[in-house]
Amino acid sequence: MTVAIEIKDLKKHYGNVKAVDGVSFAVKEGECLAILGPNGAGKTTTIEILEGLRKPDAGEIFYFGKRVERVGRDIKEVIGVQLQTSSFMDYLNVKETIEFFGGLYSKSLKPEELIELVELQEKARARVKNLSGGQKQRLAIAVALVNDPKIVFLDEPTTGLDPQARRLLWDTVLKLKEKKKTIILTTHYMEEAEYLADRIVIIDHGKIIAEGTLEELIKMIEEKNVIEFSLSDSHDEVFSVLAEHFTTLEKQDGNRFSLSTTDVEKSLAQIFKIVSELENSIENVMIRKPNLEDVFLKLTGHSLRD
Ligand SMILES: Nc1ncnc2c1ncn2[C@@H]1O[C@H](COP(=O)(O)OP(=O)(O)OP(=O)(O)O)[C@@H](O)[C@H]1O
Repeated sequence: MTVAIEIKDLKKHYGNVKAVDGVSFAVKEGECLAILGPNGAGKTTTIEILEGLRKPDAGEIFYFGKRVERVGRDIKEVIGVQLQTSSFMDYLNVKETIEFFGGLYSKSLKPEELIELVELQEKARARVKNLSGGQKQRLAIAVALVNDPKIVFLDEPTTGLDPQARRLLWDTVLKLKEKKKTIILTTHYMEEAEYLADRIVIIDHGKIIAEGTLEELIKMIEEKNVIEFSLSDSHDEVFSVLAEHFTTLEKQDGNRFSLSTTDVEKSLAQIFKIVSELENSIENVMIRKPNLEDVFLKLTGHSLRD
């Protein structure tokens, strides 16, 4: 299968900040690659270099096997970039916005076709300023597709959207996958990477810390299951006692905790014993398979959400 994009040892530093610090990966044609990492990990810098919006300090970029010194007009004809919605003109309507951006290319798709793809038919005549956050993001995807690109870049497409709007946008991305577009998507939502990506690159402090399919990444953590539970009462003492027994114990939001274990039954029995001895009680116990958040935590020692 053809490699659509490859980068080798890409670097971009801002003073002391190593925004991108030796990143290498390849994306095959038709593949959806997610770059997953917390805020400030270097996701936007990486893809803006690929889009030709920033110049790297070092490294090589290949498009369809050919090394490119500068991401110029020829490359820009075959890539689609989801613009930040703040780049739109509020007084134009949805159809006019797509027409405007289509005019910037030598060939462009029909606005109606794109409006249908992102399911904005009922909003075709609505001004951009009157769209919801999710509708604006879907318009941004329509704009990214206006030149019928082979490769589409989506930079945190669902940040700030409510769960329903996020789902609708995911449906749009699935349609792009059906159309065999090559997609590079950045996100700090593990569910998004899990749901949409064929392969995931996990990035932290400008470096790739893991890469693979969801299955391959999950296999990297040997612990078989994660136990999550809440305590009914104040928990400082219980936390320190439990932490002595379970090195993987993590505090989550409020009084919720998680730990990973290879022996669920034994660990549960121990947890219940310790907690009841300290005259506390356990609520809302959940046993689940490990997810990307657990992989990230294991590899970096901190949470994706920090
Ligand atoms: N133009 C710039 N000047 C100085 N520092 C910058 C610049 N652009 C990015 N940085 C820094 O580089 C690091 C990586 O930023 P980047 O925006 O690529 O991260 P990100 O993973 O996309 O995060 P976010 O999810 O917050 O957008 C951050 O520490 C950021 O402050």
